[in-house]
Amino acid sequence: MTRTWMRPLAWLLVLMALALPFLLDLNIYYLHVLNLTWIFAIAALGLQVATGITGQIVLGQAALVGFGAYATALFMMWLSMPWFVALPAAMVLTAGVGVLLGAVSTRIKGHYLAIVTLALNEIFRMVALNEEWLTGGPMGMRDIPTLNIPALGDHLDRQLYFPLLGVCLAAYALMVFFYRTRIGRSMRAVRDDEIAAEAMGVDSRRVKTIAFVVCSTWAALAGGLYVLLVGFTAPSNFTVFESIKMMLMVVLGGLGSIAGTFLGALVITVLPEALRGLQTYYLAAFGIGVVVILLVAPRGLGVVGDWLLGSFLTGERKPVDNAPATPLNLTAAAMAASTALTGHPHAGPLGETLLRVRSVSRAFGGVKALNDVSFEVRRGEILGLIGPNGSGKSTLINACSGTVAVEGTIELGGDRIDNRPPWTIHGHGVARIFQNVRLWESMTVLENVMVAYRAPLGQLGSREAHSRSAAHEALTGMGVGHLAHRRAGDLSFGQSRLVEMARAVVNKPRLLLLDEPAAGLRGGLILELSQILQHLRSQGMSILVVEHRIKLVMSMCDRIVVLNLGDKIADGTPAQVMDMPAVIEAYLGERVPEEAPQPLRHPPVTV
Ligand SMILES: Nc1ncnc2c1ncn2[C@@H]1O[C@H](COP(=O)(O)OP(=O)(O)OP(=O)(O)O)[C@@H](O)[C@H]1O
Repeated sequence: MTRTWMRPLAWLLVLMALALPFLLDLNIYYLHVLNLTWIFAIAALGLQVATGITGQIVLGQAALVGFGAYATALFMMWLSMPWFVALPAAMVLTAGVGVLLGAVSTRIKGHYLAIVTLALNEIFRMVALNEEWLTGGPMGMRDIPTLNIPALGDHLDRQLYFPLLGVCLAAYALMVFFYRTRIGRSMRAVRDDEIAAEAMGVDSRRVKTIAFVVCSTWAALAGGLYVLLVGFTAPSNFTVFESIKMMLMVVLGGLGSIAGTFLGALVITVLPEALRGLQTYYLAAFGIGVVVILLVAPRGLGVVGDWLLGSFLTGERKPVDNAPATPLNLTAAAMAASTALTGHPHAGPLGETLLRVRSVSRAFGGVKALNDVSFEVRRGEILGLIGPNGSGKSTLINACSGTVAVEGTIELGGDRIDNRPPWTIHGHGVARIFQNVRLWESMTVLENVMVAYRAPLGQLGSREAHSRSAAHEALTGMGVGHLAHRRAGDLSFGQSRLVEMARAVVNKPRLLLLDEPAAGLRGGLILELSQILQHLRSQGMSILVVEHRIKLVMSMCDRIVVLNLGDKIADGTPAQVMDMPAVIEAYLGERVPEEAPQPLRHPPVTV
């Protein structure tokens, strides 16, 4: 339990510790090392955004820093630009490299992308070494005007101590702000589970491009500041070894931790200097020191850093609740849904066709997962999709949500949505839950739901407030409002399912796609889940549900479509379908006794 005064006190101590080297008139060499620390902490932060926060491994950050350094120097030397024009111009130019990397990342993923970024180091080195007319070759560029501020001291490193520290802290503060807004949440969602992020409306291509642009812009800022501090730039300053050092800052700081990156940069830059007394063995001692830190704090120094940032990171006053999971009460959820999930924009004639699937086929190699399947989902109905294992149900759900490409056409309210990106389909009003729960586990429950919400255009502050209240409302509607500040990875299976449902309905979709929503839930809970679905239907939402529990399907579905080996073999009311010999033979085995529909326990809401 953190006492309220501890965090402000810790901040005071940190700020004092940062000011101390200057106030104590520390040796110029050490001030230089610290100035380099602030500069590389900025570059490492850019890397943290791409790698730790968005999950795109970048092994060429030093090349981007070098690009920024050379660009700043060239603008100053060749075009006689003052530094305050040259530096932003270099940042814009390097951001262009980030856009290119973003484009590459949509085609090349994971380790392959890491190798591509590793190659950046070599490309940079070859150009810097061989294009002497531009870069000065192996000797680099010298006599670049440095940034002198005589009023702040007699030596350059003393003069620039506070300005560099200030820029560094401002870069970090800006990133904390981004982290807790929509773009930061989307980056984390892409990192945790890209497919789920896309299905919930996150344009992963855009998000990754933004991450690479931030990564390279911050690198260029660091490169430009480096030039202004040392007055020269050479290929040997920006080698692959420097890239690995920056990656080490990120890992030691804790993947995804902003404040941890600062601490990581501090340790990686200062520790070798502090160990220099060990002479030949100082690098070995440094390596052992890093290993010890990671053994003691496997999640990196971010444990300390994130504690320091506290509610700045989440934008929530309330601390993350680490209490153990409580038993699920779906009856309460079903009742709460009747009040909290009102007002769906589903006005329009119930019963008209909403989703039209026409002649849809999909083959995986020689396996025909879907073969010329056609059916419709009407407004305000629950359509059950059943069939034996491997009959193509999930493939169909994936096709309707944009995760799988198909032949044929899929229309929603008259608009073609087949083979469109998942985020575009989400924008048309389609949301889904997955066969296996796919929450973004490192994020809080509230953040999970906020990612999926599209706030109306307006000012940033009001959009955030709007998203927050919509997410709270959806969670309350599913009876899990009390879990809002819990980390999603700490929930029980049933709780995760309800949070996933809240995430799916927060944007008030026209069509809800559910892939085995009752899988993993106990008997009583399944009945309550069916109450929630029936309630959503009563609000005019259309639901396409894949389910193996036949009694559940019979009791809550208005119509049923049956697939077998990719073919549609039946389409009709539960009573009609269950009597069909083809369905009994392919799936049921025997005739299923008719189930009386479960009445809603609360009055339906009119739309
Ligand atoms: N990505 C894929 N690559 C290769 N084959 C696939 C892929 N996805 C599905 N299949 C194949 O397509 C067929 C239909 O699979 P699908 O998952 O859609 O069936 P399902 O009816 O949802 O099954 P279950 O009830 O077991 O979830 C299966 O034979 C499956 O092996």
